[in-house]
Amino acid sequence: MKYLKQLLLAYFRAGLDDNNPDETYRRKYVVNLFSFVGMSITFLMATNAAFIGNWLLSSILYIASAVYLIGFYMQKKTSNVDLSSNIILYSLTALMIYLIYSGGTNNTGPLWIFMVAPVALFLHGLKRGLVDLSIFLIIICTLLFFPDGQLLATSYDPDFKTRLIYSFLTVTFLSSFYEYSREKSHKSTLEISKEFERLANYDPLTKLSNRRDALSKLDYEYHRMLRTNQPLTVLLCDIDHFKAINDTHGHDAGDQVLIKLAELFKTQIRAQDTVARWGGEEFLFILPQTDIAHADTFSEKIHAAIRKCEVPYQNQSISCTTSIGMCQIEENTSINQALHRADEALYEAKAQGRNQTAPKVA
Ligand SMILES: Nc1nc2c(ncn2[C@@H]2O[C@H](COP(=O)(O)OP(=O)(O)OP(=O)(O)O)[C@@H](O)[C@H]2O)c(=O)[nH]1
Repeated sequence: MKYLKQLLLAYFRAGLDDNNPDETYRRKYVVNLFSFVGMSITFLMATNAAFIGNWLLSSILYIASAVYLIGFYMQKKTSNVDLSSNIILYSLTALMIYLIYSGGTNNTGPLWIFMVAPVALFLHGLKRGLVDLSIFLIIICTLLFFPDGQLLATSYDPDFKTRLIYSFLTVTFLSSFYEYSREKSHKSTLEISKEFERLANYDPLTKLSNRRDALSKLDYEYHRMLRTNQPLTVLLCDIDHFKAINDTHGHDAGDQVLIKLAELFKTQIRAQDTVARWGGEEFLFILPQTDIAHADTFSEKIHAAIRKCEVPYQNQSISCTTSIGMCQIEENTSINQALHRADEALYEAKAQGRNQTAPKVA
């Protein structure tokens, strides 16, 4: 029993990546589930048809059962969920069309068509699923209602045919409603999780990356530097006498200065660089493919831009300067050591009179 349970679990979870439970993950799960259900049911029906001597039906059902297994294996081996879902859905629709045409065992074949609605919608989503179902409906209505049943190998009571279509439409409507609600709630869950991610990684005042996001970007660049041997430099930039700006003009004015500088910094960096709010009135620049000499040139560009920058606040104009500490990260320097050295260099720049960068690069 335990072995059977493990076998079933392994079947349903084949090809699934637990670290990425997205929409593809769900579709793969549905492919595994439907291939298992389809394969088992058609296998039982095929064996039943063989017992009563309906060899044609039995062979078709055994083939259908094998096709569901192939659909499952394609998903497991190639991870191509589109191909597997097409194999499963279209072989199921073809089988249902045959069951309507032939009547299956004792004319009960059409009763299986209700499966098509949830399978089409779960595998192909609302829009494409409804297109598939409309085509299926047109085909079966043509078969069922063609004058004198000329397209059928069996005959059905007229009431049975109309009720079959009505009940199929009802199941389609209910399954569509379910799929619509599921897609809607999936979309809003995605939006909420994106918003949480944004809030967790961005500073609300300056809209820059926060310390947490900066650290993860720095970690990424650090490993890229180790792999490519390209230089990587970090800069810690602190607004000079920021407390005086707050004390003289008020906290809101201080906030405006931070916002304006963040905007200015964003215009000065290259696409691959990062500027983040490291804390309070401190910013961190991460400059990949940049050695300390080029970082020094960059810092001079920042000093010059800030000197020119005036922050308008209540008919006044606030200007400021910054001090910058740099550190080029070497192979044997850890991220923490590099940040500590940049912090020490910043302290040095402050001690030497502010509005400058340390260490001095000749
Ligand atoms: N308006 C505003 N002020 C902030 C914010 N975060 C930190 N501060 C202020 O930044 C000031 C930092 O002051 P200090 O650490 O003394 O540094 P400083 O006045 O810039 O002096 P030096 O760094 O030595 O040039 C403090 O008054 C903090 O309250 C913020 O988000 N908004």
